[in-house]
Amino acid sequence: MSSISTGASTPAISFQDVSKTYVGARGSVHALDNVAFDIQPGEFFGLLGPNGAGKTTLISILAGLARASGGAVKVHGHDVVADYAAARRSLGIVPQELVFDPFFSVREALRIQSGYFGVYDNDAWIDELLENLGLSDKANANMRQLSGGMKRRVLVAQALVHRPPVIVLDEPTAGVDVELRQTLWQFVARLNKQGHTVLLTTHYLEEAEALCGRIAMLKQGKVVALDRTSALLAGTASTMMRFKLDAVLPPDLASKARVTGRIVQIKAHDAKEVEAVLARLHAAGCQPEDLEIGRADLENVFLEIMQGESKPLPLKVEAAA
Ligand SMILES: Nc1ncnc2c1ncn2[C@@H]1O[C@H](COP(=O)(O)OP(=O)(O)OP(=O)(O)O)[C@@H](O)[C@H]1O
Repeated sequence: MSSISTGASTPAISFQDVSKTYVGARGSVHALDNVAFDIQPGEFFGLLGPNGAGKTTLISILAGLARASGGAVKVHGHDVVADYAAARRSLGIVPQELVFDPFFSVREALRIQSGYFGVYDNDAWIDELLENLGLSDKANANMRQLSGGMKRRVLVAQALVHRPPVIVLDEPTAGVDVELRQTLWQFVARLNKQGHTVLLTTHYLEEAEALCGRIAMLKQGKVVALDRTSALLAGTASTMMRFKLDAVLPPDLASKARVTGRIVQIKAHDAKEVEAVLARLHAAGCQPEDLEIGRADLENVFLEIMQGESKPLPLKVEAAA
């Protein structure tokens, strides 16, 4: 696509020391603190962070919906404030919230959005979008008549209708069913292969691990990790024990474990530590079921970084006699 070839040296997105302070009646909130990184054309980039980390603020500034208090953001070299129209034309943004105009049919809504960006006679691409997003039979349906999942598909189509080189997805799979998630990821992955840059924020870390080549993690408005996904995973060099347990963990293990319902995860760096944990469980009368030993996943890495552990915590477990 011609719009994507803007030169290899210009980043697709450049965040340059971006800060944002919200000033309100009850004081000010420093939502972003000197965020600085570039996303290169063709990357599939993940922006992760807990609630309130600043992800949506950063994307709102990128989209021109909020003003940075300091720094600059450029999209293919276009400043999002000084050169708003050109920057915005390069972006296809799928918002977190379901916003739509109830008076139009799906096809009308897409034609209007296309015209907004100055792209006319776009029905061939609109048909392709409808087909790829499983919306062909809804083309003439009124937006009011669509289910929440269908409306979300229309939002994706609207974001892509002017063939933007950069696609921004702000938690696109929050609360959507498995079928839409798969449809969406297949389609977005295909667009990425064709050269589109993708910036994704999500709380589904297994999606980020599977899709993103590089990831930035935000914590309280600061970038606390930025690396290739494989390097982030390799950096922990941790092995995780996972098992199911009906009993209560002894406190010394509980303090090191992540417990989700019956599922317990504990870091163990080598066979000796695995043996020590098993011996401790045995001594406490706990019977672990379905024991698995595997590498740490992105969720483990994320939690470690967010908890601010600089080094893996060693397990201090005495083997039972
Ligand atoms: N309009 C606003 N006015 C005042 N404070 C705001 C505003 N928008 C966001 N904030 C604050 O800025 C910080 C960052 O919020 P933001 O929504 O960017 O985080 P987030 O990482 O997108 O969170 P989530 O994962 O919950 O969507 C939070 O402390 C939030 O309360």
